[in-house]
Amino acid sequence: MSHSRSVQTLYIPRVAIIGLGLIGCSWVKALKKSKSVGLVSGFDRNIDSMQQALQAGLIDDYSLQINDVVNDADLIIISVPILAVAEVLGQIKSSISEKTILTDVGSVKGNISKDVSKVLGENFDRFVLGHPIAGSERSGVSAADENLFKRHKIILTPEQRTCERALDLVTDAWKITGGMVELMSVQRHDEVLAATSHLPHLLAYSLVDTLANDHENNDIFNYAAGGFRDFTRIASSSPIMWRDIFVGNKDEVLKALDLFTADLQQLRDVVANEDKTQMMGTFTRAKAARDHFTKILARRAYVDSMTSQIVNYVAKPGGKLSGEFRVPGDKSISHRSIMLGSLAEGTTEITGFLEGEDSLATLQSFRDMGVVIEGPHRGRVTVHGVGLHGLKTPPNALYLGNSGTSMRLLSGLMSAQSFDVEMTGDVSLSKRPMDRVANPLREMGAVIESADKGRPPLKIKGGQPLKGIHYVLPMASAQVKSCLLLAGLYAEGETTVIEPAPTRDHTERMLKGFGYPVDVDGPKVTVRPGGKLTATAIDVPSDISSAAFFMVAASIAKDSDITLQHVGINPTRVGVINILRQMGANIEMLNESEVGGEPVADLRIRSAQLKGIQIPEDQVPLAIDEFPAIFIAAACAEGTTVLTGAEELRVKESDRIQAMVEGMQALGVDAVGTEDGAIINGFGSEGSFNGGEVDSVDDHRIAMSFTIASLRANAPILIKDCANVATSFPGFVELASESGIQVAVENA
Ligand SMILES: O=C(O)C1=C[C@@H](OP(=O)(O)O)[C@@H](O)[C@H](O)C1
Ligand SMILES: C=C(OP(=O)(O)O)C(=O)O
Repeated sequence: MSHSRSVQTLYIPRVAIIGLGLIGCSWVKALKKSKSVGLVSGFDRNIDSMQQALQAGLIDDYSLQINDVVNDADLIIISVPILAVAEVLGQIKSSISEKTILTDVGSVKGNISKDVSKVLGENFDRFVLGHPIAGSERSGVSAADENLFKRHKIILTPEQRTCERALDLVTDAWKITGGMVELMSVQRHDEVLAATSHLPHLLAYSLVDTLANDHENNDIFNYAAGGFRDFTRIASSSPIMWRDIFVGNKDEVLKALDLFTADLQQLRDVVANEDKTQMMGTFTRAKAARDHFTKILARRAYVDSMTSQIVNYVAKPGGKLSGEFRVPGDKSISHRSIMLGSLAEGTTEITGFLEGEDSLATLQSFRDMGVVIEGPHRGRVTVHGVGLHGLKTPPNALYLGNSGTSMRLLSGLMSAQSFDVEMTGDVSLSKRPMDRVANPLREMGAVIESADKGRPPLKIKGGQPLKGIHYVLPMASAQVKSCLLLAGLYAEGETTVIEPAPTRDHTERMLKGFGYPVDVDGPKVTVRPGGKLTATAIDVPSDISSAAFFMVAASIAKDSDITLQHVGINPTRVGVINILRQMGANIEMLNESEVGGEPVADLRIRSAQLKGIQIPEDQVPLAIDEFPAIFIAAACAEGTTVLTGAEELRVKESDRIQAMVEGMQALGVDAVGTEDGAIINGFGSEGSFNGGEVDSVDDHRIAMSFTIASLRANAPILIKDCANVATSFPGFVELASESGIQVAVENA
């Protein structure tokens, strides 16, 4: 939980600081710099530190008598080693007045809470337990740095007894430093910090001590390189401080240490047995987690719209496209390659894998279920399949980010496993309907709990026998079809799905590619249990859904001529080509071939004057993700374009009808939304979009669509909230810029 009070004009007349170490001194330095404090009095057991702090201007006075310092203070900051807090409280107790608020900065909260109760009383309501997650192996007055807390988390652990006035003051005093205040319970704080901070310090001390004591290893420090340096930097931290932390948080530290010791013992066995697959399992899982953490630190991670950085695009008007290039791998095929590769027997090599957040969420889920997956590295992924019955219980809920495909396809698979699973997602995914998969799965015997109105999170109970189903899909959805087929691999008897209109058939094709029999008979697809998947090689073609933005861009921007290489042109995906061609687009298919059961071609697109059309309804499921881009084409067309039968657009990452119509209206286009589509009156060859601001509503395809609109705009377009483009099209801005679209990222 974050604490979102805004800092008003903070002024604290008298501050007392007890313990002149790095953290306390850095805090008062920041407070002084911002002129939020009057007089700062300091106390330390070491007189040199007090003199040094006075000279440095960090404190205005000091005393050898601790009570002189705290007398009449509005805020007392206790910044001493954890086990010294009780003694300090005992000494200053009689000088604490009614107005005085106290806080501390220690790395353990439980034992300080107990000290406060013991010394100041159970009901003392003006002590705010705090812990800034910042620091360095350097210590003392001279290391004080007013920027130490900038963009760092500051955890406050208020208790029931803590009064609001105290919490507000301490919160504001931290916010002044540029720190980000978060609230947490005492227990949770101690548990989390035991794992993320206390255990690594213990290990660093222990490793250096072991190596330093090893006489065989005398040369260790002479030859120690980056690994030793990086791993052991924190062994230079203050021994007293850390001694106290391990005593203060003993129980939680021991829990974390026991867990680690058991895992380390296991890893020892793995090394002793030269078990290369298990080694790759541990190392690739750890690498993925560390890389993700690096991205979080650099604020480049797309976690969800609440926590990731706000990214806006600014697209300048005009430009034309040229060149020959390749857009990233197909998202639908990338998801399925991980799923089927994991369930196969043997090792599946994937090339062209989409390194977007959606397909990475699927990849991470299978890692969480014990599958060893190497990569991705430049689109290469190696999946060490565990067979249809080899998945293991994941340690936590599977987090599927923004990805509807992951959650819906996994629902089918998870319903048939022996273990319980919970699946969660970001804000957008948490609003999307899951009943469409949960209901037919329940008919098959699955036990699934969802949140209100069938929304995520989904809790799926393990160990439920499934029976086959004969299911007529109420909507044209490849996700629902695929979900049921995957469940059908485990269900007793036949599972048949009948679709109302053709939808993407990657699941059927890929199952066959892995040697699993699938009967396709017109709109009817049937699978039976008892087969097995055999590992294979998968070459993922470029995603036609990503290519669509460039198809429209090159069509609407005068004098453009581009070639998009190796694009998947599966007949169940080519709606966008059919629709654009019907509107007059000049799209040529070159070098047609087939890779791993999927047809591909290079697409050459040259500018053309488009005309409005009534979009044939049979093309709608074949172009379902491309409508945001097609809407931009329609706005540039001569005449009216009418879309019907596309109500599914309202339940994608956003309500795409509303988002596109509102955005186009904001840019001066004559467009209206209807229940199941839109009517767009194109401005034709002489017209243009106005410049202005549009909201992508955190939907990747809306963001990219308005980016290409700039090619035909008369002023810049600011597109808000575009971080989500990373879900399907990493590197979009770079590729768009190279091709001639004048777009740049602006971090808000
Ligand atoms: O099966 C798939 O990979 C997908 C199917 C489509 O969803 P629906 O099945 O909901 O139409 C599509 O919109 C989505 O981007 C990917
Ligand atoms: C609808 C989409 O994806 P998903 O359903 O997997 O979130 C999409 O990528 O446009």
